[in-house]
Amino acid sequence: MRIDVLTIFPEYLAPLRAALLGKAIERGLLDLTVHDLRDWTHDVHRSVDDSPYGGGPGMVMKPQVWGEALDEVCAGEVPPRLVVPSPAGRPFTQETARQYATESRLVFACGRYEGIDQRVIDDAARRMPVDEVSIGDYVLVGGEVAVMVMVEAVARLLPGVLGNPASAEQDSFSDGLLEGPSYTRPEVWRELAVPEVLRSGNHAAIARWRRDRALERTFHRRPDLLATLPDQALDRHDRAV
Ligand SMILES: N#Cc1c(-c2ccc3ccn(Cc4ccc(CN5CCCC5)cc4)c3c2)n[nH]c1N
Repeated sequence: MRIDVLTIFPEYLAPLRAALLGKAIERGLLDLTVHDLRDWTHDVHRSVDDSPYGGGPGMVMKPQVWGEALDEVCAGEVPPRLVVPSPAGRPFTQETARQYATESRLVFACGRYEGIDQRVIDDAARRMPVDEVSIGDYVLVGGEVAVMVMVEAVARLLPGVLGNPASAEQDSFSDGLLEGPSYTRPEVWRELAVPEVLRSGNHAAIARWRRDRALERTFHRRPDLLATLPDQALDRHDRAV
């Protein structure tokens, strides 16, 4: 997968080249290019923003700079999917990550200030799929952190990136539930013992115990997820937990 990121703070995306994702890039599983949006400015101040029409707080990112940058970065046989983080975007979920992981190309546009002139998105949508997405109901200062979250969530789903692919299959949300608690050695730590069933070797009992803990945790922390589960997802035992 090829990923391009446009930002006025390229250094913000440096952590994407560390650890697991850095290894994926080295192994050619992911091709990541971060572009400085100011490379498409033509004035001495390399300006990218201007005052909002209609008044209001802050500044808005100019369409001309974005237009030229996207024309160049998105050029090619197959148009990429353009992803624009925004506080007003549709929720980015694990399902979104799964859909994006099937794309051959993604371009992320990191806005700053009060956002990007809407005509940039409207113009791009004439020639490629464009998604305005939000990573959560809180307000950030720009799109870079959101892009790092999305790139990590997508990249870990690419074949070969995770050492243990089963991990992605047992993610929280993969079966609609939060995952339950995990334990490792020692058996007792600060007088807290590992639940006996996990040391029993009884795989059916272990699977049941894990499902029960996932149901309990989801019920207490994210009842909204239970409300969206299809009826057949919960058996009679589940409903009794
Ligand atoms: N994903 C994601 C995001 C973002 C996000 C993503 C991209 C950009 C580009 C610029 N900003 C800053 C900003 C902050 C607030 C506003 C709203 N205005 C404030 C006063 C009148 C309305 C507009 C922009 C961004 C924030 N925030 N939260 C998320 N989950």
